[in-house]
Amino acid sequence: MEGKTLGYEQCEQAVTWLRDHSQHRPSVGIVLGSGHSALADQVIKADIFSYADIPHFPRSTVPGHVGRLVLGELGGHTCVVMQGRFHMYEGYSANTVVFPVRVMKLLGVHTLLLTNAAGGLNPEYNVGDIMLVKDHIFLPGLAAHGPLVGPNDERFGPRFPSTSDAYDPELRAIARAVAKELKFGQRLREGVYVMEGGPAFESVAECRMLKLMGGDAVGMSTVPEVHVARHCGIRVFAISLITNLAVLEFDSPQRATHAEVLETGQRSAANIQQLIINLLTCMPPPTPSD
Ligand SMILES: O=P(O)(O)O[C@H]1O[C@H](CO)[C@@H](O)[C@H]1O
Ligand code: HPA
Repeated sequence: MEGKTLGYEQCEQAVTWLRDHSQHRPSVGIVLGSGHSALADQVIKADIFSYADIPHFPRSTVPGHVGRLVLGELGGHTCVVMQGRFHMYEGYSANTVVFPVRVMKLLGVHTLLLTNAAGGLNPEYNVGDIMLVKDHIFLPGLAAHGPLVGPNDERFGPRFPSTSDAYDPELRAIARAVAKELKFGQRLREGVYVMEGGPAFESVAECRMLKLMGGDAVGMSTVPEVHVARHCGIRVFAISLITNLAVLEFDSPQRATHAEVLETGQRSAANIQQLIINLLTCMPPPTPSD
């Protein structure tokens, strides 16, 4: 496990560097998961930075995660877009995984839109469905392997934040209306995302357990970012693209693969992009009190 703690001062240094290198002052953050990188190509007046050039930023190591931060205009908002995220299974501590979200906070971001790829646990789900995340089960977090473990920095938020209100109901309602306009029909779902540590895909018995627990989709990311975003008062919206179906039968020949995850991501890119851009367009413009 990589061990350097990235705190408030390191966030400030990254923010100073970004403000020196870009005129954009983002109020919306976007995190693009496996296979979703192309959304960043829609950003207008884009300033594009490799993670390698930004002070203290980790490096992306997972195929499908380009490793660039894009600042510019999207859907009428000034946005900062992560073209690729960090995962604990890459060997990064939870603290490192969430560093960019804290940087976003200090940049002035008040709303965070997260995307991920996930395996469908709910038997009604199909590959290509888009699930609005209404809640989560944070398996590493329940065992104190989350980003808020350790000394609490009150400049970010309180020691004991609530997570029962993590996923903003108003943004989900706007997304439902947008999906209706886009005629997504049954492809639009709303459910519970389970985060497991990875990098191995789940066994059949594990998939069965996660489904029994109340999970609708399973992945290896997102919830650490949600925890720190809510900790520092950022409004959160998250979607999972169902890229594959969890294997729920012991004698099934089906296997999850990252190649399938990326393929589904490419096939569904247009839908994800339309949903996010239209959501941004309908989102109330930022106000000083947000
Ligand atoms: O959650 P994102 O980053 O979208 O990626 C998902 O896809 C990868 C597995 O194929 C894992 O990283 C899983 O978390
Ligand atoms: N399991 C865990 N993570 C994933 C999956 C899955 O089936 N699909 C995409 N990310």
